[in-house]
Amino acid sequence: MKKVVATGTFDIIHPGHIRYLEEAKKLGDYLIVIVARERNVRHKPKPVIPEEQRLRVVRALKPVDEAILGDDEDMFRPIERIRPDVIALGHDQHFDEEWLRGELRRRGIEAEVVRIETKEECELCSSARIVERILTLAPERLKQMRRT
Ligand SMILES: Cc1cc2nc3c(=O)[nH]c(=O)nc-3n(C[C@H](O)[C@H](O)[C@H](O)COP(=O)(O)O)c2cc1C
Ligand SMILES: Nc1ncnc2c1ncn2[C@@H]1O[C@H](COP(=O)(O)OP(=O)(O)OP(=O)(O)O)[C@@H](O)[C@H]1O
Repeated sequence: MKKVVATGTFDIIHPGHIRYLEEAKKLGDYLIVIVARERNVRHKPKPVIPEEQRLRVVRALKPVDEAILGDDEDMFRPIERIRPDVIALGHDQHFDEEWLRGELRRRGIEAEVVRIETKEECELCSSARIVERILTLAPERLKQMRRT
């Protein structure tokens, strides 16, 4: 059985996430998703949704066979336990593939690193853009809610 690992924050789920996970699943037979811990999301604003809730939603998505919360401190700890055949990086994930391959080699993990170049193009195919949209609509929505 070929095990594939996919990773991400998955704050507010959108079709871009679904596309990434579908493409990742095609690389093997069993898809395990590592959901980023809140304290490790430092490269962008903190997620809106708590980590346990993000995990629960990701776990329910069709391409996903298993989902776990990542390690709090060492991103290689879950990988050492899972021993995946493939690690699928999303089109915009900030990890350098050569660095990642080197770190895996150093730890004796023989996973192939594959960059999924496919990008789902839609207006709200980004958690950050969904948050921006909500904030833009918020003043009008609040007025409406107070009227009803
Ligand atoms: C191979 C690999 C393993 C990872 N393991 C963890 C982990 O154990 N804990 C964690 O908080 N984040 C982990 N991450 C990072 C996140 O899941 C996520 O990919 C990263 O924060 C980039 O987030 P974004 O794609 O949502 O912007 C891992 C990433 C990779 C590529
Ligand atoms: N539109 C998209 N098309 C394909 N893959 C995507 C798309 N959006 C996100 N992904 C992939 O989904 C995984 C998780 O992404 P992440 O949780 O950072 O979502 P995001 O919507 O890009 O977040 P944000 O907009 O807040 O940066 C990453 O591997 C990322 O490359």
